[in-house]
Amino acid sequence: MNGFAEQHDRAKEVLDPVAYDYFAGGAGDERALADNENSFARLALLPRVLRGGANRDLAVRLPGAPDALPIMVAPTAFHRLAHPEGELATARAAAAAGTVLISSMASTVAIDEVVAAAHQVRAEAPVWFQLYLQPDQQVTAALVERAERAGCSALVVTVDSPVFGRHERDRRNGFHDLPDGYAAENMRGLPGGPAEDTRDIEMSPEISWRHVESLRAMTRLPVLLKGILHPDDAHLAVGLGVDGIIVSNHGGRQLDATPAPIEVLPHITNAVGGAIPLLLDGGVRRGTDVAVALALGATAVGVGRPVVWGLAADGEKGVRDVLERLRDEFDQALALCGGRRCGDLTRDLVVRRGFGGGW
Ligand SMILES: Cc1cc2nc3c(=O)[nH]c(=O)nc-3n(C[C@H](O)[C@H](O)[C@H](O)COP(=O)(O)O)c2cc1C
Ligand SMILES: CCCCC(=O)C(=O)O
Repeated sequence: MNGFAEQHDRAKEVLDPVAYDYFAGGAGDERALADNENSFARLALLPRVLRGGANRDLAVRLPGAPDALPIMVAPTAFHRLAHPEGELATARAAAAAGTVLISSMASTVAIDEVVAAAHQVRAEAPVWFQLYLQPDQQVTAALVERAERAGCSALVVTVDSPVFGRHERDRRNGFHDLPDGYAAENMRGLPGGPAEDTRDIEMSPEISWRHVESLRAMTRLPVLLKGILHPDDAHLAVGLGVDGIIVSNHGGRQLDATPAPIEVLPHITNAVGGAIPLLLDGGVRRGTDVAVALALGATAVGVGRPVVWGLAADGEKGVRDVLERLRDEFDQALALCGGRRCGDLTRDLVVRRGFGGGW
């Protein structure tokens, strides 16, 4: 069980079981899914004492979000399947909680409406656009233009999906696409697409580093790559001049045999050597998980399923509760570790549970 068991149980109660399985599930035997949370439980914090201060400063610098909290909303698809207000509710909640929203390309509300909802709550609230690079570069360019026009302040390119993961629950349930009455609204009116209807999102194994280079030429927005686990890929990303990396296994929904992102983060930190910000998602459920990730080299973390559970359980308020609780827990964890700012969380504070890390 984890920090958001209550929201999860409530969501499970109110959601259509097929939608619940889509949100909850992972790929294959769901080993990666389970390990993402369990890996945090295997790590412990070795706090420093007598060095805190009256006020803590939680702000971190991120591309397209110069004064951000280290907790962000990871991109998840299809929010209207969780709540009738869908991504509008999520956007308002993220803005109110002061967190960056990474809005999925597969959102059920168009990106301009998502950003407008966030900006109604807080004019400066950062919204980033998550993008699957499309084999037809004109389609990618049109999506980028849409995100720019909407007011997004960064692009997050998901690179762990050359093909779609094997979601066994969805296969059993016959869930292959959005039901009638819902659509991936960002996919309307794109080059080569149907006039009235949406274009399908393509996942293509032909997408390569070359496409990332082309994207850099298409936009002045910061570009982050999401779904990197191998240190050599982190190296390549830095060489290409990307603005950040999200260490992620897609919440255990793509390659089931992957290790938990928190296990590989120290290796990626070593490979990148502070050149660009590293973010992490997968299994973050407590403020102490945020503290562990920051201590191991992340600048910020993303949260996926807990946001969906909050949304299903109680709409905008439910998401806000989840984000604010994580923020408050993190603030408390930072204080208990003797820290005043995020940079005070250093690698020496993390040990393996059991034997205090070895002696
Ligand atoms: C229901 C669901 C839908 C997702 N949709 C997307 C998506 O559209 N694009 C993307 O890059 N990642 C997507 N992800 C992956 C998340 O961005 C993130 O990597 C993952 O959920 C983090 O793990 P957590 O759920 O344990 O916090 C999705 C995850 C879930 C659970
Ligand atoms: C085309 C929808 C992609 C959603 C996704 O990334 C996921 O379900 O993990």
